Amino acid sequence: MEMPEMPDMPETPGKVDKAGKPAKSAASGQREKSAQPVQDQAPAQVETAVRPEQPQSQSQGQSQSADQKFLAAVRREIDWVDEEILSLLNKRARISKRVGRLKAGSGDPVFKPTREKKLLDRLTAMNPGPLPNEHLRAIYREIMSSSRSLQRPQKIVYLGPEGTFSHLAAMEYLGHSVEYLPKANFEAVFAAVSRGEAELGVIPLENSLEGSVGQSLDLFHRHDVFIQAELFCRIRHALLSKAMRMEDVSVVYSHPQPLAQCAQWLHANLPNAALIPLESTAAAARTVVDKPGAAAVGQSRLAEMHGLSVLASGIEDAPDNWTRFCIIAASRLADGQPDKTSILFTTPDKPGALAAVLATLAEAGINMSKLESRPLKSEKWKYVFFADLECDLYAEEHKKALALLREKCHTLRLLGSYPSGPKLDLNRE
Ligand SMILES: O=C(O)C(=O)C[C@]1(C(=O)O)C=C[C@@H](O)C=C1
Repeated sequence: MEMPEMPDMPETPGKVDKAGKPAKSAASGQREKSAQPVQDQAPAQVETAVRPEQPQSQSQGQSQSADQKFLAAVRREIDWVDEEILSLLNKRARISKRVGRLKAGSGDPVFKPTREKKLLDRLTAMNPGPLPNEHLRAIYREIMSSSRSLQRPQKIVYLGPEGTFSHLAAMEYLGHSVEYLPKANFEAVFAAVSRGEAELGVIPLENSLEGSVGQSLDLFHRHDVFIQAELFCRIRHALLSKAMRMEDVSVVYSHPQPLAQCAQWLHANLPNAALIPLESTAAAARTVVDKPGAAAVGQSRLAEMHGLSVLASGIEDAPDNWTRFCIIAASRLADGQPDKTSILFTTPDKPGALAAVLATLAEAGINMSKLESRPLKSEKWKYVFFADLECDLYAEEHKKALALLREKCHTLRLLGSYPSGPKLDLNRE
């Protein structure tokens, strides 16, 4: 059992009022010892600096200096607010470290996506503005990224090299305070997670235009990993090159999925260019760095990373282009009330076998949002089904349905329950 620590005492749960607010404002309480206040006293009132009236007789020089004084006053207010935020962030960090020590004691995982989703939903619901909810969520994703890594250093594996959509999606969702490790292929991502070399892995599952990433689905069959979270990312593609004009491009490299997602645009705008598939968009960007007549299709941020020009952007054939990614881990999520479950199953080889599985779900009132069959590699013309169910199939209320499913299926593996994912825009600068 953890010993209470005196310096953390103000954060003990006892000191909250009935509404759950700290009895005394943290920021108005003791300041962080390390923080160097810009001024000792808070401005008498914040957000209230009033622009002085400017007499008609004032010269341009006099009115400019009044403006400067006013700006300095407003900036002092910002400085003061920043100190308050700093103090509160450190207070939060200390509490998070305590949660981390409790988790370590009980062997509980650090990453709690259901709790994170609830927290973001609660804050956005009570946000009075003018801070837009999208900004609030982005800020909080970084706060939680720091919080997780303070509890225990986090390693996240993804299909590299740096700058792939998987990498950008992972950073958008899990923030920048964790360590990202690129892997050469999806197999290596799954292996690193199942061996415990990394806490979490990020893999693309399906695209709204191109359908499932078959390789990802197949790997679930071979590796003992679980889905702990999902996220949907808006995908925009750009044409990136060392060449300054499109007329100079004779060959285009990318991953097969982006090449397919931009097929019509490429055909209309670069009808004579050869289209060459590579293992990732980031590898394509690297490849064209020293090939002046070549271009890569990928996310525009790759241009900055590799010193390329963006010859065209938004080149995907349908603008509403989304990819669903999932976060995989070695254990299943046992936290909160997740609202989705993914399963892998095979059916007996007899008439109506699949219908019986579907009827079991229907009778239990469970909605199925995805069903995909994949070849069972060990036996030709046999299939394994991957399904997404809109429920927590581990929950007590579905115990009977789960037992029935086990009866109707030849094999059944639960791939984990997780909260339904947010929609994130990777093109936010
Ligand atoms: O609530 C927890 O379990 C925490 O560890 C706190 C916290 C947070 O910073 O808010 C951190 C990590 C989890 O993924 C969820 C939330």
